[in-house]
Amino acid sequence: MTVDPLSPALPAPQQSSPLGAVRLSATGLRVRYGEAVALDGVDVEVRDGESVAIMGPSGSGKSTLLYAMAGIIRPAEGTVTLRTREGAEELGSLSDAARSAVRLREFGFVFQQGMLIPELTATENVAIPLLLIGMGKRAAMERATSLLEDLGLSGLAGRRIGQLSGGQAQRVAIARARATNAQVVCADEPTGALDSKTASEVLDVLLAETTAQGRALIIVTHDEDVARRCSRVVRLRDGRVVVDGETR
Ligand SMILES: Nc1ncnc2c1ncn2[C@@H]1O[C@H](COP(=O)(O)OP(=O)(O)OP(=O)(O)O)[C@@H](O)[C@H]1O
Repeated sequence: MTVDPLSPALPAPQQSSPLGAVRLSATGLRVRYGEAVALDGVDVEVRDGESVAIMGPSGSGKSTLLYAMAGIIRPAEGTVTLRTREGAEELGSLSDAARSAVRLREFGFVFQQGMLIPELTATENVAIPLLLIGMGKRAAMERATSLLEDLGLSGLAGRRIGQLSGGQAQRVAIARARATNAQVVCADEPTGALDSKTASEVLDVLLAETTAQGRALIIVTHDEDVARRCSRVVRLRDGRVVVDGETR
């Protein structure tokens, strides 16, 4: 049987909360870099349709938490459990290859500077994750073109990344993060390099492309305006959660 790489996630299990079902759950996370303790027993849960801002002073462990929840960093202790199309996966128990495969299908990423490939066009950048999950080139380019259209970028699809403004490049990064229908989008300071008006517009697009469609968004930010527009804020200090609360 051929598995459609873009088949929708299974319906969420029944649960009584008005929020979506738990998509990602981190429990007792400890991460060390040598002697330095970056995360010191962190529990965080993220539900479908939720936007969770991770805040805290520089060095408090925000990026480390994001990367541990996305399976990029393997914690020394604790578990990260993701509900996938195939059932619950504990990311730490997977081989590196299996973890990469899960990451590719289940997570989208938006970084501060986009992390796009400057030599490639906008369409080619968006097509990359699709090619990596095995889609044919023609279908990948067609889907990338349609995603860029959805984000109002059709006129720029053939431009190389270096020919785009910062806000346009971040929209391309959002289209790329959406390409595989990933149910969790992880963003590390996605508006950090933008002026406030462009930042607000990029955040509009990011929320519209994720939580408005039932996906989960985890966003590391120093910007209180960004955090206010998320549904929940987790504040870290010295690798520990000091606040975890809804914003409205
Ligand atoms: N690769 C690494 N090697 C050694 N120490 C690291 C490494 N990455 C992070 N750290 C340390 O781990 C701690 C948490 O870092 P992290 O980048 O997660 O914090 P942050 O809150 O995202 O910081 P910032 O807001 O400055 O980006 C810091 O003390 C940092 O110096």
